[in-house]
Amino acid sequence: MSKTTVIAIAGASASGKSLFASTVYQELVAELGSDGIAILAEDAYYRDQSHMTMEQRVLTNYDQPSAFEHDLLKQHIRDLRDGKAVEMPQYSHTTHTRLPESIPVAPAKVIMVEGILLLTDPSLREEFDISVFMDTPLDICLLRRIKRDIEERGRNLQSVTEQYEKYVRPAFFDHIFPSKQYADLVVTRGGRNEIAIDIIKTKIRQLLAE
Ligand SMILES: Nc1ncnc2c1ncn2[C@@H]1O[C@H](COP(=O)(O)OP(=O)(O)O)[C@@H](O)[C@H]1O
Ligand SMILES: Nc1ccn([C@@H]2O[C@H](COP(=O)(O)O)[C@@H](O)[C@H]2O)c(=O)n1
Repeated sequence: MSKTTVIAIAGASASGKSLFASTVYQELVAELGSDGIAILAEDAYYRDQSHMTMEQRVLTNYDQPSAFEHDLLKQHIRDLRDGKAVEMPQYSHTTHTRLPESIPVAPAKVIMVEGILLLTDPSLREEFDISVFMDTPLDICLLRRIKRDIEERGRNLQSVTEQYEKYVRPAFFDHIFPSKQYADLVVTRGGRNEIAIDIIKTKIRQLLAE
């Protein structure tokens, strides 16, 4: 295969996108080699909020397209396709800011991109060769989000539920769920669906053998 294949993994917050992408990555990286497979996270392209007070940051809507620098993400996908390494930003969900250190990502034959709003943006959709939608029930996503946000993102139950009611749930119905129509593959049961993981791995191997 001469061209790069770009695979989008979209779906609700805490639907299992990162787990799915990292599982496919871990299970293929040894076989495909260092130039074989890479991951970009849409979350890394959240706009920096360091110019705002913490109170303003906490009140920001992070579930709308304007919260992301999609132009930069698109440019990075194009650079990787053109064989150029990129510096993926690092983002902290605890401080709501970009960290000083970026992460170098080398060009690879397969680039997986995971994030909530990837399939909602027509210009980003043009970049994807294969699109996957994680179709995990919203109540399961909420339970996983509460646990993850408290354990890993510096939140408490009140902040998670307020943000969820005000921004996260409406965005699912306004933006994320409607974007499911653009998926080639819909994955149920989250990031541990082994059959779905095997299907994507098989497709990747097939593309690389072409
Ligand atoms: N099928 C699953 N069974 C149990 N826990 C899961 C499953 N899928 C994801 N999780 C857990 O749920 C949380 C959110 O998953 P994650 O992959 O980070 O979601 P996303 O990237 O969609 O926000 C993580 O703690 C993850 O380990
Ligand atoms: N400063 C921020 C930035 C984003 N979020 C939430 O993250 C969710 C997307 O990330 P997932 O890993 O869950 O897909 C999104 O729903 C935002 O609400 C945040 O809380 N704070």
